[in-house]
Amino acid sequence: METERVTEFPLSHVDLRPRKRQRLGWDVGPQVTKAQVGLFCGQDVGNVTSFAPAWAPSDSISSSLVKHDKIHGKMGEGTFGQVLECWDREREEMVAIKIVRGIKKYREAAMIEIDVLQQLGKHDKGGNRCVQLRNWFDYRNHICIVFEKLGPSLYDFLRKNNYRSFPIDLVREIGRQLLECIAFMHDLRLIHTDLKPENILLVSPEYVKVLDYKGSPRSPKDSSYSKRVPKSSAIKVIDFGSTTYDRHGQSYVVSTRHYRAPEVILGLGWSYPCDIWSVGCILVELCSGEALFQTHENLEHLAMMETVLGALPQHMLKKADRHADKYIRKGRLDWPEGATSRGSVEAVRKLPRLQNLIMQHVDHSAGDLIHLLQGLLKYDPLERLTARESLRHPFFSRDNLRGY
Ligand SMILES: Nc1ncnc2c1ncn2[C@@H]1O[C@H](COP(=O)(O)OP(=O)(O)OP(=O)(O)O)[C@@H](O)[C@H]1O
Repeated sequence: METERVTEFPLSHVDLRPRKRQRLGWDVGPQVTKAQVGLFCGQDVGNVTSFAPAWAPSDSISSSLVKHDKIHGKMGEGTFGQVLECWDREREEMVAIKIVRGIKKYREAAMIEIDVLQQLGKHDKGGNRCVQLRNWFDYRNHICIVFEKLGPSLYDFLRKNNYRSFPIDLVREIGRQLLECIAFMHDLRLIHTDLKPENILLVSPEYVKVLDYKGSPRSPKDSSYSKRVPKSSAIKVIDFGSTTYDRHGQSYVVSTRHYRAPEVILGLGWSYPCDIWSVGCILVELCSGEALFQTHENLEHLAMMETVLGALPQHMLKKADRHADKYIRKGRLDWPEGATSRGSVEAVRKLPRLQNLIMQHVDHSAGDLIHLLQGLLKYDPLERLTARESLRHPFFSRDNLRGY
């Protein structure tokens, strides 16, 4: 589920770049199947109160989870509710339970997520790279979704690593798995619509520390010349609360800002290619350690795209919907005239071209990667590579495989 900035939950840390972006309007997802009441695998709680969701009522879910499983800790939280790490006694494994707030729109999104996860599970022929649904139940108006337990998100890993980049061979492996997952989803006519490093989880939390002479210390606090590298490249995609079936001409706003495709911003209607654009942005971020388009605003976002990728095509600007009037003048972007501040103009001007950005961070196979990214980040969604085409790109070919 793409979330809005959360005020109900205290932030455990203050991040340098806020990640929660406002969603403009609630998405119409696939037909919500009628909720069959799932098996309730109640749980046994060690110290319940310490893990009780901030919004939980006094007869909280946690106390109802006392029966079978043991809550070990909190794994994540968002507007939807919380994700708790629990021991499932029946299966004898750790699981992650997403406990969704008892509010209509979150319940609906949760039901969409369950429906999508069941579809994905049904068609899985082993290793589709989507998180596995173990179970779900509806407890006192709270939908609880039980998942296999995974490791940290790519975003959390980057953050704990002071935003140091991933080695190129790891980026390749992650990119390949991500595209396999998207290809699998697109074959089923499903569009994720919210791909971002927060929604890609490493399967294992294990990492090694390696010397990093290139990455100079990022802050006075971070004086080390070493960085963390995951031991295993295995990843899985999570968060199918915004996933939708392909329908023609969908034009409501999707995706978290940084990963939002130009056709979404311009109101041109979107489909499968919006996922591919997000993959392009994610791969650049893994190589550089930082989000490619760090912005909160449409005009600045489009101007950033032009600096990094070149001019937007005329035919797209001409077709832009009436909301885009504000930032398009005489068939071109109203930039820098329409900028909100000098700082914004400066920030856009300082951005490197895609080629230069990749060359700064990648030592080998930069050429192949740049070529792939140019295909993933094509402005015109009709010209953008599909997930299956991307997987056949030389960047993923044997010659480039150095083994991760
Ligand atoms: N299977 C899992 N294993 C481990 N951690 C998980 C798992 N599922 C979710 N999490 C953690 O919980 C967080 C929130 O989960 P998820 O993204 O599914 O919810 P959401 O409603 O989309 O939240 P958001 O408000 O961030 O969009 C994740 O970023 C991750 O840290």
